[in-house]
Amino acid sequence: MSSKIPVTVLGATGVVGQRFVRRLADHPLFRVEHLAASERSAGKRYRDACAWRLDGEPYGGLGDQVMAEGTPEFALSPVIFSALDTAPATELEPAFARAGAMVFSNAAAFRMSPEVPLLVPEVNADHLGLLEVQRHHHGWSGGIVTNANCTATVLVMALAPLQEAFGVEAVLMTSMQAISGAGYPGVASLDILGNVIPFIRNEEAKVEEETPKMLGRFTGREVELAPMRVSALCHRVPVIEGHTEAVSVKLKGNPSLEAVREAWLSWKPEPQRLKLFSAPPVPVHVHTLEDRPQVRRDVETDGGMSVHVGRLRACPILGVKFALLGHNTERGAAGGSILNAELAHAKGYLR
Ligand SMILES: NC(=O)C1=CN([C@@H]2O[C@H](COP(=O)(O)OP(=O)(O)OC[C@H]3O[C@@H](n4cnc5c(N)ncnc54)[C@H](OP(=O)(O)O)[C@@H]3O)[C@@H](O)[C@H]2O)C=CC1
Ligand SMILES: N[C@@H](CC(=O)OP(=O)(O)O)C(=O)O
Repeated sequence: MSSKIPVTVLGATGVVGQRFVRRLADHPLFRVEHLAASERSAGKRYRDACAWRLDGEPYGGLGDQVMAEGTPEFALSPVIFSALDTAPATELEPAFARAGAMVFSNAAAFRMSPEVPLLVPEVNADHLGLLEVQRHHHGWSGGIVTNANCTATVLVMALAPLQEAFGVEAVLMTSMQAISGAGYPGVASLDILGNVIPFIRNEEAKVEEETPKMLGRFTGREVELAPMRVSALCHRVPVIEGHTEAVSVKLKGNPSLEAVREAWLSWKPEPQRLKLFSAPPVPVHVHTLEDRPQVRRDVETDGGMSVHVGRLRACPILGVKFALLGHNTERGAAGGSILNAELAHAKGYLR
């Protein structure tokens, strides 16, 4: 009998759900108990319900598993990895938490709820303490932990070392975002090939509100938003995986570029100290070649779990500017959620 923790992948047929399944296929801590999605998929074998779109072993070796309907009645496990769309997540994630499960969600539904940790383990591991507040508030034995919008996740990975070392006052971020961020089939090829689309619904607002929450201070009862100004300009570009961001930042005390570089290089946050299974050995790769980071060359490093900074230089307006790259469906989605669960396990929140 396996001593691994049984988990449900909710939304297992989707783009993010498939990445969960692939990552969980050989995970040392978790084993997939239920594959669940909508009632359209329930009762079908995974291989029949899901059009597999990733490299590697199709269906994570679970092609013959019969899918469950994504409700606590049919798909309850101690841990739920949710890759649901926001609408079903709004109803189903609290139902699982109420039934005693720890839900690790990718959906936007509860990210800004004051009692829900918006977690990137390298950035705000202590925010997990909000679970106590949440359980008390709702009377749940389980709970909900969310990861952030993928663009905001990549951004805070680069900003957190600077916030810790100096304090961040203002950020101006222009994104060039991969098509996979729009799910499958995403943006029609006739719209995106040879094109740049300067609009992604709700994306700029999400980056602007989620970033100060993630970089905020946990008081023991609540998260105080970090007092910083954030402006985001988001664009869809014809790239398959990987969000690139052009970032200008105003730091307290106007540190030198060398001090900024050193803050990234010396950053060793909690998941790396704890050697969590999905934590990349180096969370922020600092590139020195003048034409890096690049999506095609860098985004798959460390299974897409690290981020890349480069082209660090002086900004005449805000002080410092740099290029940033991260994997939207791994660090920004499935891999990020699994790392959240590994941290929760290390901190004693999983039974
Ligand atoms: N793509 C990305 O880069 C990122 C996505 N996210 C978030 O992750 C979530 C999933 O995204 P993505 O994989 O792209 O979405 P998809 O549309 O590819 O997949 C959605 C999944 O939800 C299931 N589903 C839909 N309705 C219900 C329901 N009523 N009950 C149970 N299951 C249901 C679908 O099942 P069925 O096949 O049966 O219809 C499917 O498995 C979204 O909230 C998204 O915002 C977060 C970060 C990045
Ligand atoms: N909106 C992001 C992906 C995404 O799903 O974001 P969110 O999890 O905030 O809905 C993109 O298009 O690249």
